Order: sequence, then structure tokens, then C-alpha cells
Amino acid sequence: MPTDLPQSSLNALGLTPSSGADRQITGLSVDSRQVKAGHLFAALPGTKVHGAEFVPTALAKGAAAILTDRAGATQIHDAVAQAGAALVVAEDPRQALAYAAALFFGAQPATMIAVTGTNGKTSVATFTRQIWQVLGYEAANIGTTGVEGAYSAPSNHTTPEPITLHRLLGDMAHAGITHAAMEASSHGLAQKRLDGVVLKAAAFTNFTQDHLDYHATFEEYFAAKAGLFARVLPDDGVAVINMDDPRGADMAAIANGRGQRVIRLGHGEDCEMRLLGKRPDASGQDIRFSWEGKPQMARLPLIGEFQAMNVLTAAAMVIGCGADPLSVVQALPHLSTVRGRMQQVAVRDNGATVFVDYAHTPDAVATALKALRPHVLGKIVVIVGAGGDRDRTKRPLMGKAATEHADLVFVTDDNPRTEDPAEIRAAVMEGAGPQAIEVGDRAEAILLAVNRLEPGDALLIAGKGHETGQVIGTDIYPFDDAEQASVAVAALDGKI
Ligand SMILES: CC(=O)N[C@H]1[C@@H](OP(=O)(O)OP(=O)(O)OC[C@H]2O[C@@H](n3ccc(=O)[nH]c3=O)[C@H](O)[C@@H]2O)O[C@H](CO)[C@@H](O)[C@@H]1O[C@H](C)C(=O)N[C@@H](C)C(=O)N[C@H](CCC(=O)O)C(=O)O
Ligand SMILES: Nc1ncnc2c1ncn2[C@@H]1O[C@H](COP(=O)(O)OP(=O)(O)OP(=O)(O)O)[C@@H](O)[C@H]1O
Ligand SMILES: N[C@H](CCC[C@H](N)C(=O)O)C(=O)O
Repeated sequence: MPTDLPQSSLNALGLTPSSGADRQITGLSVDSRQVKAGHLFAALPGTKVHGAEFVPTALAKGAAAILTDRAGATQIHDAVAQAGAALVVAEDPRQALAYAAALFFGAQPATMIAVTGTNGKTSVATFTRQIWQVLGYEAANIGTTGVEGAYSAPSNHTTPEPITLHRLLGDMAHAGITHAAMEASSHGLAQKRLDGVVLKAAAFTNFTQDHLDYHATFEEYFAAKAGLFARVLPDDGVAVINMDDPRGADMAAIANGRGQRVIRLGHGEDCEMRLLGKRPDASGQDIRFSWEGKPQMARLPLIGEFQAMNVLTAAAMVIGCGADPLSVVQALPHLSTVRGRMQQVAVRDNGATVFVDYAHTPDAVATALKALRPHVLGKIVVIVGAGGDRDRTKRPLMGKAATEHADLVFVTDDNPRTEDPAEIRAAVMEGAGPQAIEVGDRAEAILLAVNRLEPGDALLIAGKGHETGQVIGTDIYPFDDAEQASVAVAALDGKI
């Protein structure tokens, strides 16, 4: 990690002050609570409040410059002048901040790729990093599960804020990381968090319902995701597109229009990376696929066709970035389960298995259950719930997907946050139907579900994946589905 903090003039950060001296900047902040003397404070228009409200606090803490939009500038002009700080007014201050952060921290791993889509981002980013590591590169992935691989760090966001992101990329580059795979959430794209990152390749996994609390319409949500391909290198950039998704063709046209090399992925004959068949068993699957028309076989120690598709997406990205295709194919059997994504966490004495999965959208619940089916000889039990303070319209759809694709459904709590958990459950139950069993307490739901497992059965605990806390109100209580499942299995099998 670099010990000396960088210093920079505003001009060197691509910013032109409209008033005040061209002060030296010793740091960047987006939150007034984190401002230190010499910082540039970005006063951004927010969903709840305009950051300009916090400019007096930032100036009192010694902010050397304020970056804001026109609306913000009118509000703070005099205060900034009085404090002798610089004022930078930008049409799009979020974008200006992202580019300034890229210049301020000044380095990134040489080869970077990003993945977008409603589901599968963490999995594809993780598999991409794993393949790079098997090939001998110093690689890491950045996303919902933190920074993992040859460099590790926690992360609060799927796509970190630009300041955090560019600081991290600089640190990674200085630590010798040459390859990084990151997740591009629709929030991150809409808020220009990735701007300034040089991307060699990008992938699109799928597009289904989520986050309609944040994006006004489906099309706005799609446009945010499509924005990733505007951030990929125009000339020798690569786009890996899932053509099985109904919006794949639209995404491919966008990437094509920008001059990128499009690698089509899916079941169709015209796909460069094509899944030809799979043979699932209790511990994984053998897959037959073709790269540019040549058939290949690989053993994957992973459950579910969606993970096979995610692996092939990752493989196509690594090949697109220049790796030898045969070496990539040979790396695939070395991949391992992504934490909390169709992860087997316990086995009962009678052989029944318990999986934890991060399915928290209607499509993911359906996909995960359908994917599990060919690996299971007995019945599938599922535990499902929906998060509070998130898209309300997805709740009954998640319940419906659970009932349609499992044999027995338990509806429980999943991060109720500031909402009434009983109301969230009622919405999920509405879609799940009267046969579903409602159990508010998640630990109790797990115990009851594990108790229903007979030989050959499987339980899918959906929604929380790698999470280690249950958010109730604004407090986080320790809760880990994998741990609870092990305890339930041990208790019911007489081990504790
Ligand atoms: C909904 C959303 O994305 N909000 C982001 C947005 O905040 P906002 O517009 O709501 O901010 P606001 O509360 O109105 O405040 C306006 C401004 O005042 C600043 N402020 C606020 C209070 C204060 O005391 N001082 C101060 O300076 C805030 O930092 C902000 O810049 O801009 C802020 C600054 O850039 C982000 O930190 C914030 O992310 C919040 C923390 C968040 O939780 N975002 C989640 C939903 C998110 O991004 N999730 C995606 C994953 C989604 C998925 O795919 O599942 C992710 O990439 O992680
Ligand atoms: N390719 C896919 N198609 C459909 N569903 C998938 C796919 N990949 C993963 N899923 C489902 O989505 C869940 C979350 O997977 P993953 O974490 O990889 O997605 P994500 O897009 O990163 O989600 P988030 O950003 O919310 O973490 C998985 O546990 C699985 O249920
Ligand atoms: N990135 C997603 C994760 C949801 C996970 C689920 N456990 C929930 O709390 O809804 C979100 O914040 O909407």
C-alpha cells in the first residue's frame, strides 16, 4: 500500500474551478462526515437530500474545494468564497468525481473486466478471477462478497463508490495485481461509479426484475445496465453476451454499435461459446460445450446449469482478454463453489443435502430451483423470504416461483430492515399460496425444513447466501444460513 497520500491540483484532476484558487487537493470525499483538511468534497444531488446542505460542515473541516452541480452551486457560492475554497461546477458531478478519482489515485490492474446483469455478477466475477489464478496471474475480484483472490478487502457495495473504488484499484495495482474482475450493479452504473475504470471486456448475464424501487421503469433499469458497454474500450474491447436472455440481442447490438468484439454465449448454434449438454450428479456436472465450433468437455464441481453458464461466461471473458482457449478449458475443473451461491453446507445422516443460495429475485428463485432439480432424486424443500426496504413488487413473484418449482415451501424473514416483517411475509405468501408454511423466525424455519428432509431430498435456503447478519430495523444481528443449517442438521441427527 502506498504510504504517501497523493496531492494534486484541480486541473490535474480534469476539473476547472469557476471561482477560488487552484488549491492543492489532498483527498476526496463524498460524505461530509469523512472530510479532512485539504479534501475536495463532492456535494452530490441525492435521492433524499442535496449534498450542498453539508458544504458548511465540509468547509468547517477544512475542505479545499467543492465539486457540485448548478443547483448546488447557487446554494453554496458565498460560503465557498468566504472560506477561500475553490468551487467546481459540473453538469454531471458524479461523473466528474469518478474521473477525478481515477486521476487522483492514478493506477489500476492492467487487465480489468466487469460483469452486469440482474443475477450472476458475483459468480461470473469470481469464476473469472479463479480461472486467471489457475493460469498463474495475480488476480482478484471485487463485488458483493468483498475483494477476493490474491488481494482481499471488505466492501460495502457491489460496485464501490468511485473514491473507494479508485483507491482500491490503485492499492491493488501497487500490490502487483495485474488482473481484476468487478461487478457492475445498475446503481453503480446509473451513478457513474465505474467511470474512469479502463475495461478490456464486459459481460451481460441476464435481465429480469429487481430494483424497481430505484429505477423508475424496466427500460431505465435496462439502460443503466447497457451503459456498461459504453465504458468498455471501443476498439479492442470485448463484450460477452448471453444470447439465451430475451434482451441479449439488444445488448449485443449496443456493443456491436460501439465497435466491440462480441462473443455470443448460449445454447444457440450461432454462439461462439455454446453449451451443448450437461450430465448432472450429486456433486456437480460434466458439461459438453463448444468454443468457436470445437467441442470440449469439462467436469465442474458446481451445481446447476446457471453456474455452468456463468463459468462459460467467465471463460469467454478470459479468452477475450487474450488467454489461450485450451488452457482456459483445462482450468475449468479447478474452479470452486462461490460462497453462498448454490453452496452445499450440510448433509443429513440419511443423505439429504442442504444448500445455501443467494436467490433474492423471482427469476433467481426459479432458476436456482430448476437448476437443482436434475441433481436431486427426492423432493426439493425451499426456504424463501424477501428483504425489507427493497422492490415490493417482487415479493409475491418470489413466493410464486418457490411454489412453482419446489415441492415444499417455507416462507420466512430475510432482512426486514425498517419494514414490518409480517407484512413482507404476507406479500410473499400471497404468491406462494396456501400450501406454503409461514415461519417468521428464520432459524426455526431452517430447523423445521431440515426436519422434513428424507433420503434423496434437498433443501435450498434462498436469499441470504454469504450474508452473516439479519438486518432488523437498523441493527444487524448475527445470522448465517450455513451455520444455522449445520446446527439444525447436527441437532436433528443427535450430534449435539
Ligand atoms: C440508493 C443509492 O444508491 N444511494 C447512493 C446515493 O445516495 P443518495 O443519493 O441516496 O444520498 P442522500 O442520502 O440523498 O445524500 C446526498 C448526498 O449527501 C451526502 N451526505 C449525506 C449525509 C451527510 O451527513 N453528509 C453528506 O455528505 C451523501 O454522501 C450523498 O452524496 O449516493 C451516495 C453517494 O454516492 C451513495 O453512498 C448511496 O448509496 C447507498 C449507501 C446504498 O446503499 N446504495 C445501495 C442501494 C447500492 O448502491 N447497491 C448496489 C447493489 C444493488 C444490487 O445489485 O443488489 C451496489 O452497487 O452496492
Ligand atoms: N446466470 C444466472 N441466471 C439466473 N440466476 C442466476 C445466475 N447466476 C446466479 N443466479 C442466481 O442469483 C443468485 C445470486 O448470484 P450472484 O451473486 O452471482 O448474482 P449477483 O448478480 O452478483 O447478485 P447481487 O449483486 O445481488 O449479489 C444465485 O445465488 C442464483 O440463485
Ligand atoms: N444487493 C441486494 C441483496 C439482497 C439480499 C437479500 N438478502 C435482501 O436483503 O433483500 C439488495 O440489497 O437488494
